[in-house]
Formats: sequence, C-alpha cells, structure tokens
Amino acid sequence: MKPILSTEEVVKLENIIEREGTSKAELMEHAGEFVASTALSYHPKEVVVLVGFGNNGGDGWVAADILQQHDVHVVVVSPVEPNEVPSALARHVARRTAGRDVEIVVGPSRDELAALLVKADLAIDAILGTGFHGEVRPPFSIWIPTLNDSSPRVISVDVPSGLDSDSGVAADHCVRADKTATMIAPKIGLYSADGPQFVGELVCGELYDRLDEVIDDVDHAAEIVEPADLVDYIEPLPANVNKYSRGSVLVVAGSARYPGAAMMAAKSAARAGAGYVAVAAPDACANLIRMALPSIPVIAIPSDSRGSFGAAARQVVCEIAKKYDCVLCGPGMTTASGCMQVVSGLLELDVPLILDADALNCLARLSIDGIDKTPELYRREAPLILTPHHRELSRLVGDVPVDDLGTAIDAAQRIEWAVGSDNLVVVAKGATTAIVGVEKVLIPISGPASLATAGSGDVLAGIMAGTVATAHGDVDRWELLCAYAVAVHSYTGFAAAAEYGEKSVIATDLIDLIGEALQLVENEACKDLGILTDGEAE
Ligand SMILES: NC(=O)C1=CN([C@@H]2O[C@H](COP(=O)(O)OP(=O)(O)OC[C@H]3O[C@@H](n4cnc5c(N)ncnc54)[C@H](OP(=O)(O)O)[C@@H]3O)[C@@H](O)[C@H]2O)[C@@H](O)CC1
Ligand SMILES: Nc1ncnc2c1ncn2[C@@H]1O[C@H](COP(=O)(O)OP(=O)(O)O)[C@@H](O)[C@H]1O
Ligand SMILES: [K+]
Repeated sequence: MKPILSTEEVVKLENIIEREGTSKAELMEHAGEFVASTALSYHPKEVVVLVGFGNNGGDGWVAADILQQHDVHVVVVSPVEPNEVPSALARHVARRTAGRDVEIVVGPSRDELAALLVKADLAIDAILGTGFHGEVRPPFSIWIPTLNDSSPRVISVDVPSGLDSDSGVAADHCVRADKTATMIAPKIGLYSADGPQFVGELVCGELYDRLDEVIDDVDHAAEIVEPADLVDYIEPLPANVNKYSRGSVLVVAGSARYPGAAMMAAKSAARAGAGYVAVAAPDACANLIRMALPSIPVIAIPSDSRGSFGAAARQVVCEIAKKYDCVLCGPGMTTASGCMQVVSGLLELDVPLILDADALNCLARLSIDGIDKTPELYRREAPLILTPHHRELSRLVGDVPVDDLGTAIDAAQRIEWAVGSDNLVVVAKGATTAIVGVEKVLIPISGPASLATAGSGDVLAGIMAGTVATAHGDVDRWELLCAYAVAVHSYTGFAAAAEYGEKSVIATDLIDLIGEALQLVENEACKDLGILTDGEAE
C-alpha cells in the first residue's frame, strides 16, 4: 500500500527528513531531477518551463537546468527576474540556472507566451504547488488558460497549478496536465473532487532513499491499495467444494417498484463466487424475480399494500438470515416501515451484514440526528459493511454535507469512531471510493466514469456479498476485503467500457463481466509481484 498525505502531513515529513540529515535544498534538487527525468522520457526538443514565486517554481528551475544539459532547448518563463524570486531556496536555484545557457523570459504578455508554447513540444507547469490558496492571481490567471489552450504535452510539478492539494477543488484557472509528477507521496487532493480530471497520469518521485523508514512517523490521510496487496483474496476454486461450502448469500431486497435492484445484486453475488445465493423479496415482486433468475431461489416475504416489506417481514427474514454466510440488505427495498424493522432486526443478528442503498436510508431514519449520535443502533460483534454513496452518507450523519472525497472520509470516520470496531467498514462510494476502517482509510483502484450508471451500486453490493461469503469469516482486515470487491467492480467497468463503449455501459453489462474482472485483478496482482509479465497477461 502506498500512503497518500495531506499537505500538513507532507510538511511534517519534510521536517523529519531534514532532521535525518537531508535538507530541503537537497529535496528540491531531487525533485528537479525527477521532473527532468519524467520530461526526458518523452524525448522533447523544445521545452517551456513555467515557474512561479515559490518552491514549486524552484523544482522547475532545477529541472530546466538539467534538461538544458541534456541538449534540450529550454525556455524558462518567470514572473520575476531570478534575483527577485521571493523564496530563498528557489532564488538560489533560479540564479544558478540563469548563470547557465538557459533562455529566460520574464513577464511575457499573453501573446508572447502563446508564441513560445506553439514552438514547444513539452511544457512543465511549476507555477503553483502545495502553497497555492484562494483564487489564482495575475499573471498566472493569464498563463494557465494560455497553457491549457496550447498544444504541447503538459507535465505538472507536484500538483496541477490551481488545484488545492488538500480538497482537490480546482480554482477558476487550473492547469489540465497530461502527467503530474508529485513529490514524496501523492497528495489527497489529487484523488478528491476535481483532482482526477486535472491530474492526468500520476507518477511519484520518492526523493529520499529511506522514505520507507520515516513515512510511518506521520499520519496518512489514506493509503492506495495496489494490486499485490489483494493477493490473499485470489485463490483457485478447490475441487472438493459443494455449493454451500463455497459460501452462501441471502439478498434481502426489492419491492414492487424496484425488483431489478434485487435481481442485479443477487446475480452479481453469484458471479462473484458465492455457491448459493437466495433472494428474500416482498411477495409482490417475488414471482417476477423468480422468472428473471432461474438459478436463484426466491423466498416470498409478506408485503405491505404498496409492495414493500410488510410488518410481518422482520421475523420471517431474521429467521431465514441466520443460516447464511453473508446477508446483503437494501437494494430496491424502499424505506417503508416494514423495511426499517427488517434493518433493525438484521443488525441484531450474529451474521456478517452488508447494508446498501435503502437499508442505509432506513438506518438514517432510525436515528434522530445521525447514526454517529446513536452508536448503539449499529454496534455489533459480527462484521458490518455500509456502502453509501455521498448522499446516503450525508443522511447517515445527520445531513452534514458530503460532496467530495475529503468530506466523505470525515463523515465515514464519524460513523467509525462512534463505535470503534475493527469489524465495521464504511465504503464511501464516489468517483474515487474510500474504504474507511477504524484505523485506516484505503483507496482502491477507481473504475471509469462509465460506472456512473443506475444500478452500478447494486452490482457492487452483490460483488461485496459474494466476496464476504466466500471468505467464510477468515478475514484479517475487512477493509482490504472490501477493497478487493471495489477493485473487481472497477475492472467490470473497464471491461464493459471496452466492450460496449464508454458512454453505453449499463449496469447489467457489468454483471456478466465479473468473471473477466476477477481475472484482470489477478493478472494485475501477478504483474505487481513479478509473477507475470505484460505480454503473458494479454
Ligand atoms: N514537500 C516537499 O517535501 C517538497 C516540496 N517541494 C516543492 O515545494 C512546493 C511547495 O512550495 P511552497 O510552499 O513554496 O509553495 P508554492 O506551491 O510554490 O506556492 C507558493 C507561492 O505561490 C504564491 N501563491 C499562493 N497562492 C497564490 C494564488 N492564488 N495566486 C498567485 N500566487 C499564489 C505564494 O504567494 P503568497 O500567497 O505567499 O503571497 C507563494 O509565492 C511543493 O509543491 C513542491 O513542488 C520540493 O521542492 C521539495 C520537496
Ligand atoms: N465518475 C465515476 N467514476 C468511477 N466510478 C464511479 C463514478 N461515479 C460512480 N462510480 C461508482 O459507481 C457506483 C455507483 O453506485 P450508486 O451511486 O450506489 O449507484 P446505484 O444506486 O444507481 O446503484 C459506485 O461504486 C461508485 O463508486
Ligand atoms: K504545479
């Protein structure tokens, strides 16, 4: 796993590294070397380096110097003369670079800058880094749109200029990078809010050879899950299994209005490897589900007058649920009063439970001002996995706004910390999904935007249930197991986008590609571990 840091955590780490004997000036040299080597991988002939006033600019000045020594023609565009750069560290390297044979253009007009960029095949954006705040001021408010309208490839240093490195919110003017060369560790804003739209491909320069030894001395905002971390969940199917020993799932879901959600979740659980999946659905829609899913037994549960679970449902569902390895509750269920009772009944059972969709809305309604104020509602011994999207998560914490990765992590941590159990995981779904446990926040690989389609969450819930059931409780870290399920879901998105086209994917397409996605996750893990090469994985 690779740590993702907040800006404050990066500053703390920089200070620790300095105490260990590597100065900030040395780190800047290494940062410039990393930017230069990233640039050289494109074999550029003509490079424009745009530098700002601070140390982000300093990285750019160092990179310019190195590129020039590699026979690349470099033009540095600066808002001030090298002698006038306000940051002392950056001024030192700016003067040094100016003393070499590097062309420097100070304070160009919009047209002059555009003319320089037309001639270049690569631009390096070293205007603003982690020190950026507020709205972009002149001259950068002119430089950034000029750069975005120009044709060369763009490498951003540390963060795209104009992006807040903590919140991921882009200012009105923000560099749209092809590649971002970030320093020491990725910043959380690169994954949050607007970040993924502006970052392009992300590469990280560690800058300090003993980083592994010191990185745990600061907190981590989150950690990126790499394919190799998931290897424990990749196991061939033993020959001597039966359908029950493979893992059983009960999907408590559906209503007369939304029978499809129950169907998609159940079929996904089976495709994810559970040997026995059954659906408990209101009798108003049970026959419809039976006809659509011949391989899945459907248990009809008493309905209310509108086709949702009725008053008698709680007792019947809870009696059945005890026999399963995992219970998934929520997809298409509605928040009728019978559903609220089903949710509170299932929470009292000693069985691994996933609450999704309307089960989360029921849980929110069972509390008065957010579930974190009434932890006794969801405190339990057996594992509990909540899979809210941002709106559901906001409802769970009493309508506190949740609209990006940072606010989602904060809300999920409130839920976690109110209970403080290793067996509780909040999977905060979004363009970037955060898996929040009591101690750690994990970020698994994100899928394509094609996953933003109705029913995609039902498929994830089914994959999650199949994954939990097949693990049979033999789980060291529930967050990592959830990360595996999210990664499989992401790969169904990539496979479906390749098959049907990015914009044409619908949720049912994802289900039949779960098998392919399981294989893709395995291939990536094997590549990470050096067991498989790119060619063999084709
Ligand atoms: N972390 C590490 O270990 C390492 C970090 N390194 C590098 O240092 C970078 C951080 O450097 P930094 O702290 O000097 O900040 P930076 O991003 O250059 O910006 C500050 C300047 O921008 C200005 N400015 C701010 N807002 C503005 C606005 N809206 N519009 C216009 N201007 C604005 C601000 O002006 P002020 O607001 O102070 O008036 C100040 O002059 C980091 O991203 C990485 O690249 C590496 O060298 C080595 C290892
Ligand atoms: N822009 C996006 N990029 C990648 N994944 C996304 C994006 N938008 C949504 N997703 C993923 O798609 C799924 C949508 O879930 P959800 O909102 O519950 O859908 P539904 O309720 O329609 O089933 C989540 O797993 C989420 O992480
Ligand atoms: K930058």
